[in-house]
Amino acid sequence: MTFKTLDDLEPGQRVLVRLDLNSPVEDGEVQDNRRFDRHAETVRELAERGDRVVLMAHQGRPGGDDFVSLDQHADILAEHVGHDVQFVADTYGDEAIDAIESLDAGEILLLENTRMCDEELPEEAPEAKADTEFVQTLAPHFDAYINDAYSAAHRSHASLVGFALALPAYAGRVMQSEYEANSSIATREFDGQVTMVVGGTKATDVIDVMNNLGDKVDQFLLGGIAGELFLRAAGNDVGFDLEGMDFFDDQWEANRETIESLLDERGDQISLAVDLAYEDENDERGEVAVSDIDEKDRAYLDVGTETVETYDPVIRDSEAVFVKGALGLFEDERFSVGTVGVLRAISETDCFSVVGGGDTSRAIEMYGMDESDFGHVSIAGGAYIRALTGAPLAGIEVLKQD
Ligand SMILES: Nc1ncnc2c1ncn2[C@@H]1O[C@H](COP(=O)(O)OP(=O)(O)O)[C@@H](O)[C@H]1O
Ligand SMILES: O=C(OP(=O)(O)O)[C@H](O)COP(=O)(O)O
Repeated sequence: MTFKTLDDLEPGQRVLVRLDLNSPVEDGEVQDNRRFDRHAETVRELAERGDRVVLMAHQGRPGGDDFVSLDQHADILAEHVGHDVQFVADTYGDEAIDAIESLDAGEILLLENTRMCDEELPEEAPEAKADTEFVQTLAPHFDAYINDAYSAAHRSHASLVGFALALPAYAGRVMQSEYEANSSIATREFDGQVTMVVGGTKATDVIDVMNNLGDKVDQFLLGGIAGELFLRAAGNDVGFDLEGMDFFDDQWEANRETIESLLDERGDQISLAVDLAYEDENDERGEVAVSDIDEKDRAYLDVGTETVETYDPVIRDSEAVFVKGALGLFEDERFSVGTVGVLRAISETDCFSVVGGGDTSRAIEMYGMDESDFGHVSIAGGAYIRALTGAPLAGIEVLKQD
């Protein structure tokens, strides 16, 4: 581990902690999710050892419907921590400073959405962020800065990189565990086969990962939108948008050359679906062999049963399995066969496994699997993708500095 952790920090400090509580917001209501549960462990540890704990986090982006105050986040977090979390509707003004200075040992305070402070965005070099009034005003009130926001660490924003230069900086528990698991494909040598399950809707992201990881991954098992694009490149009449869809055509144009060269150069490492599932005229799941598709006239919403049967032994023979993206529209049970099939196979073997992506990891609880049967279930999306390819994350690079 190349950064300092909470083990290196004496208890009883005034700590400024960056979390990532960015959550789905439905009709103005912040939805509870894994991020609260995970960060609660770091927050509880700090409070229990007698630190004065001040938390920063962001929610949404300015202008978006989910760009809301963090008052609800404080209540949700408090439930997970099992301890009161105070909230102040200010980022670094007098109200915030008063609240910070009034904290007793073991108390927890959440500041307002960092993105409500003009200097938080845009992305700039850490030195420029450290020079902002936001950082310069808050930093003197603390002994240490702790970054636990692994899933936002790819952003060079003030609360993620600026404070690390202004204060002694440490990684929180979430930062530590996410970093270790998500970087392992780039940093670790596995004795046996390394497999990556690739699916979901963000085909451009996952194709980029495949392009970068060809030497590290032995087998890619494809599904979802990326899977259909690869089937198209392999000469099948699928992988384009029907009326009312916008999954395929833009991503095809953007990735066509990469897909073709991947198939050309690494075809034997890439497994494609042999059958696909769709909604039939009775609203039931229908399946068709890819070789029988002459013309795409319906949406394909999952890989077929035979495909799962060919992917299953590959997973069971693997030393490590990384998942990025679902193999189908698993939120609809009829189209959950591919995603649940591969996740269940992973959970039943003792391979090292990492499941990433906010949407895909939801399938674990939705279909009654136990999170403890997976090596690591990441709470990161964009940061996970970057870590898989070995790309540095701005918020982690600054923690590595002395
Ligand atoms: N064939 C498909 N058609 C429509 N949606 C799909 C299909 N395959 C996968 N999905 C969707 O992909 C989503 C996950 O993809 P994505 O957002 O890229 O991954 P994550 O958020 O897990 O990183 C799931 O919500 C699933 O419904
Ligand atoms: O939720 C987040 O990213 P993710 O959707 O890639 O997991 C992070 O909080 C970063 O948010 P941003 O993409 O608005 O900078």
